Amino acid sequence: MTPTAPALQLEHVSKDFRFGSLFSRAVHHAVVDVNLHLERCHVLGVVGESGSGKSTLGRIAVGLIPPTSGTVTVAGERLDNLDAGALRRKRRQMQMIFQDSSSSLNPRMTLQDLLMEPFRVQGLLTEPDRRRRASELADEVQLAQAFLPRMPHEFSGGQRQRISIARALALDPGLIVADEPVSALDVSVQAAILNLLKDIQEARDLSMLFISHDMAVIEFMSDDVAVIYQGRIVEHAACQEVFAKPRNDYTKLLLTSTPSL
Ligand SMILES: Nc1ncnc2c1ncn2[C@@H]1O[C@H](COP(=O)(O)OP(=O)(O)OP(=O)(O)O)[C@@H](O)[C@H]1O
Repeated sequence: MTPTAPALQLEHVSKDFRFGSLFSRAVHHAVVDVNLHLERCHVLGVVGESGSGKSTLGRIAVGLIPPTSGTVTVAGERLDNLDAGALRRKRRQMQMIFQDSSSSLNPRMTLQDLLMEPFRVQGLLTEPDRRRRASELADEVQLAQAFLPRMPHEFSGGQRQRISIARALALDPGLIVADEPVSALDVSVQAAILNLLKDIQEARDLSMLFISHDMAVIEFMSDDVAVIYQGRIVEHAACQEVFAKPRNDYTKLLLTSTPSL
């Protein structure tokens, strides 16, 4: 690992999805020749309409799916150069936060168990230390200690998203990919979760790829912005620049058509 290397670098990354039988083949080019650069401790917003390839890009960035071509380098290490064991270890440093958090929470586990689970799965820490870390993580995402014995169904959507954020933070990742983390929430709750994510990103010096279709959300969260259209990056610059002086017609369209938070 190189200490000065960017948190994430995508070079000429493409992803094709293939459909059909042997006799009728079709290919969908979901991501096309993407180059992205995320500086350490920065937030890179990725914005585009539904189906533009944002989630595919996020999954490629954390090594959940391989690109069809191109390279992904995380903190100086190319993911395609890692063997299965090294990739598993590397994945601890790269966590994803999804839109629909409730589906990933085991309905039969208490909040305490949900927050201890990442350490148990990895065989890290003793039970008392796992309990202590669970309680610290609850504090960090502003969930009361009194909630620790509660089950997922006893929490609101916003609180469940806080649980997912805490679980993503448990193993101290350096890189977070947040894929539409507030899209499923009421507008009143969205702002609170965005503020929390921003505070945590700053306090932990996290590098974050922040995916959203909402320009207002992107503007609030990001240092830099990449605009994706039909799988291609059409604009990639500092956030202020993109919002003050958009160059691409599609970016201009997004800016005029997205309602503010
Ligand atoms: N596993 C898959 N198999 C086939 N096609 C896929 C697969 N995953 C994504 N796609 C297709 O690739 C394109 C990009 O999808 P992706 O989910 O990355 O877009 P997105 O910008 O995140 O959209 P949304 O915000 O609606 O999730 C879409 O046309 C989608 O149908």
